[in-house]
Amino acid sequence: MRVEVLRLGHRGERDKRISTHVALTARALGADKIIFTVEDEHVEESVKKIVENWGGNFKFEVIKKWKEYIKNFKENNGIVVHLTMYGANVNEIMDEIKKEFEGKNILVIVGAEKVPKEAYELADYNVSIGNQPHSEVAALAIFLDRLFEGKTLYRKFENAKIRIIPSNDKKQVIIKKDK
Ligand SMILES: C[S@@+](CC[C@H](N)C(=O)[O-])C[C@H]1O[C@@H](n2cnc3c(N)ncnc32)[C@H](O)[C@@H]1O
Repeated sequence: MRVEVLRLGHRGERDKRISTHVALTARALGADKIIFTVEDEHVEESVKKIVENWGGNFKFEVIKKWKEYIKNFKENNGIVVHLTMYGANVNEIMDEIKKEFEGKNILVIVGAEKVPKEAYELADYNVSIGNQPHSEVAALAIFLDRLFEGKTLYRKFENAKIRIIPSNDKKQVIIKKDK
């Protein structure tokens, strides 16, 4: 079972930081891959550096034909969830998505600017994290946390050079030196 996140759009300078945060949130909360529709070397570098130091096998891809990507994903045992404030409330629809998700892959779409109507139409589920406008990072985090029921917060990443030992009262970090 695989979870991928498709970031639709990216407005250069303005979105560098938030697009990086979308990718890091995806990785930290259980997704296997982030797909961008706009190239940005700075974002790619930042994400790759995190993976190099903090481990795991998180993939980064840039595509041009996002509609084809979605259609192809659906044809290959995948369901597609588009996060939008106009969608069905996550509280009401999550059980159904989880049932559908069993044995399948899931593609989660988040936008940057106005999302084209085809994204709404191609999605199997248009899901809102409440019906107020907020942020793609917040929406993605809540959705993934609900999907994995908090379990991915304990996830250990393979080949990590840096690991944190969780502590209430001190900062404990293990750093593996390069040989
Ligand atoms: C800052 S919003 C911009 C949305 C844009 N104004 C539009 O009309 O599509 C960027 C993204 O955050 C996500 N988002 C924001 N609020 C949300 C909510 N309440 N529920 C689900 N996703 C949300 C959506 O994926 C959206 O495309």
